[in-house]
Amino acid sequence: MTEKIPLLTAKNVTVSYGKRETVHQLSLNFPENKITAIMGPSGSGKSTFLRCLNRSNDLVPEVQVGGEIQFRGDNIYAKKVNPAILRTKIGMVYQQPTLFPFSIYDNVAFSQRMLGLHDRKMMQEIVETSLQQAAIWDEVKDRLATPAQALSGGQQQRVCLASVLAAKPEIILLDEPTSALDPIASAKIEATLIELKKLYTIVIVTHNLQQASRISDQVAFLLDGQLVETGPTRPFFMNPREQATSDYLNGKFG
Ligand SMILES: Nc1ncnc2c1ncn2[C@@H]1O[C@H](COP(=O)(O)OP(=O)(O)OP(=O)(O)O)[C@@H](O)[C@H]1O
Repeated sequence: MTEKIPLLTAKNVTVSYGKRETVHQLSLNFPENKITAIMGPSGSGKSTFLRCLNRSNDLVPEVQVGGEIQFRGDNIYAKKVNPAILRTKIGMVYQQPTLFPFSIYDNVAFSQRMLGLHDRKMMQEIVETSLQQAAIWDEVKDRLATPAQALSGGQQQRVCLASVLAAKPEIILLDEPTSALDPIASAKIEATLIELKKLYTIVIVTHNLQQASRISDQVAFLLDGQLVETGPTRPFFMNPREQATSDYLNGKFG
């Protein structure tokens, strides 16, 4: 029997900004249809590592990525890979909503227009389905032509998620997507992510221990750019293997 290739794998990933190495030899598998939470104190390299997973770091000056990241067994840093297309397959939601000064509809339609879709009916279907999947359709369906940036922060984050979904990704990366939101807006995003993992593989950077324990299946704990501990969420919180993890969970740093 052939072994199943993991959907996304990081092997000995090292990241440097100029001469300064920030992420050291980090290896991690991201299981399909699961939520992986990346945790760790401020400055531990979580966002830097996350950005490697869809080559968003390509846009950062002086960054160098070593090791290998494989998506369905293929190195995403190979010469033949088009990073813009890769980022439609592995989408990213940031800490602050990143919407264009366009209407709600045009924001969600953007990636498919970029990919060359001009069929109006198909586009309407994709926009509606994506907004439904992001659990924002009912709130915006009567005002799709209004500016997306006029929505509340929590609504804008769900429109960002819809924009990522409209590109038909397989993996969704989220970098502290709820840190700027109130508890009700955060709870909506969390519920949406739990629903979405049936269809997508999700990786979330979060500082919020409760959030990680509520929604994730697997946790990776980073400290000073090293992977200290990784494993299924419940044992990670109930019975961490490493002293540093235990200290982090007990609020001794970070
Ligand atoms: N564009 C950049 N250029 C140079 N150094 C950077 C850059 N981005 C991050 N760093 C440095 O890399 C280290 C890791 O930063 P990173 O943002 O990845 O950590 P983090 O764990 O996500 O932190 P936080 O939880 O505060 O967001 C920090 O020392 C930071 O100053």
